[in-house]
Amino acid sequence: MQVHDGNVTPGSSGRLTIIQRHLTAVPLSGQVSTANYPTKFCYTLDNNLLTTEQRHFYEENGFLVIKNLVSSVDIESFRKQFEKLCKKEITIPGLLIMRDVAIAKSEYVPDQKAVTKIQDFQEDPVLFSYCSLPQIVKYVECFTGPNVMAMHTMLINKPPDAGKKSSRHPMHQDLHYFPFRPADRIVCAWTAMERIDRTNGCLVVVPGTHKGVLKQHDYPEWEGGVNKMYHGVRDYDLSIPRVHLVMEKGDTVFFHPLLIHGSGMNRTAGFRKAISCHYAGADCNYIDVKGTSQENIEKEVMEVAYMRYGLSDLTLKDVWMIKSRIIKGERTNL
Ligand SMILES: CC(C)CC(=O)SCCNC(=O)CCNC(=O)[C@H](O)C(C)(C)COP(=O)(O)OP(=O)(O)OC[C@H]1O[C@@H](n2cnc3c(N)ncnc32)[C@H](O)[C@@H]1OP(=O)(O)O
Ligand SMILES: Nc1ncnc2c1ncn2[C@@H]1O[C@H](COP(=O)(O)OP(=O)(O)OP(=O)(O)O)[C@@H](O)[C@H]1O
Ligand SMILES: O=C(O)CCC(=O)C(=O)O
Ligand SMILES: [Fe+2]
Ligand SMILES: [Mg+2]
Repeated sequence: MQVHDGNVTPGSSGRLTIIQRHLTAVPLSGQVSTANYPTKFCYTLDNNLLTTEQRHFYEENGFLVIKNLVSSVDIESFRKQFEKLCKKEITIPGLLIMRDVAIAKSEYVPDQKAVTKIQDFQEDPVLFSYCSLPQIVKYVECFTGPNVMAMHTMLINKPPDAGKKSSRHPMHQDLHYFPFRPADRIVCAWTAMERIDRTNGCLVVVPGTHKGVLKQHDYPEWEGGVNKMYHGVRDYDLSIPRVHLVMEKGDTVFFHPLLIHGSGMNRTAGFRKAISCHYAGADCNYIDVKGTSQENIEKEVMEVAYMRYGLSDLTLKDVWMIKSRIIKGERTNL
């Protein structure tokens, strides 16, 4: 079975065996590790969409790839809108345009060549339509439940590496950035806007790490510089096997916020594009990150928020409440 493809098809008897084990809830010791066949689902909710195999795959691995989920027509509209935003033909309130650290201090070029990522496009009707695509939201509900909030939006435009490897994204857990819980009701949808493989810096994941805890994150000690807020897991263990997710245009990966992941450098001359949204169940709760490993990112986010909004009495919760949007159901807590 291909670990990088969520659409796994076990042998003809595989499905029956899994269902039987699930129903009888009897651990079959000595044959197959029961860890492969949990009798209780923790990371997915009961739903009519995911196959039993897909549920087991996500439960075990912390991610699920669905092929060809977003149409080329939609992707081209996101690409055109992105270009307009980079050229400043349109401005959108709240939108953050970020340049790569390697060119951030060079002369400003009003073009996509200078942009590594845009964030917080919740006020852009074209890009935000990605977050409401019914075929995406239908999968999202399997993880968040019926009250769906879009918490964080990004279009990542990984630039050709300028020779300093700064186009890499260090290995991290997205939960480091999020002051809300429970983690199991949060999911990221990340769609490849073109073919993405190791040459242009695909997503790299460490399967199963969603079962662990949130780790301490810091800036990695990279000689060529690191992008602002690109924290990585401290003392990341390079010996744990990683899986490279090679994806075609429109393929979408759903992944858990504790899954350790990153992305490699872009060795091509093109700008590698992906669009993503982090969703959470609206019934999640904000937490206070004071005294936790997340204090360092809170400090940075609040410094940037002060620059952006000019308000000194904002809290981290306020920042998240301002940019999040209800997608479906009722906005309860978040
Ligand atoms: C799950 C998810 C949340 C994971 C993630 O998304 S991780 C990444 C999160 N990233 C962010 O939230 C975005 C952080 N970026 C920003 O807030 C902005 O792009 C800023 C870094 C503040 C730059 O804002 P901008 O309006 O472009 O302002 P300026 O061009 O005047 O630059 C201000 C100072 O920042 C520096 N800068 C700009 N871009 C970068 C960069 N990519 N990496 C490191 N430093 C950078 C720039 O050199 C300038 O510094 P000084 O010249 O003042 O020393
Ligand atoms: N020496 C390292 N220490 C910590 N993290 C690393 C190291 N090398 C790579 N990584 C991380 O692993 C991910 C992939 O990085 P990298 O650029 O090496 O690409 P790759 O996918 O490993 O491709 P290849 O090894 O084929 O060049 C990125 O998140 C990167 O930050
Ligand atoms: O390189 C990518 O597209 C992934 C970025 C990522 O993991 C993030 O911004 O949290
Ligand atoms: Fe991430
Ligand atoms: Mg490598």
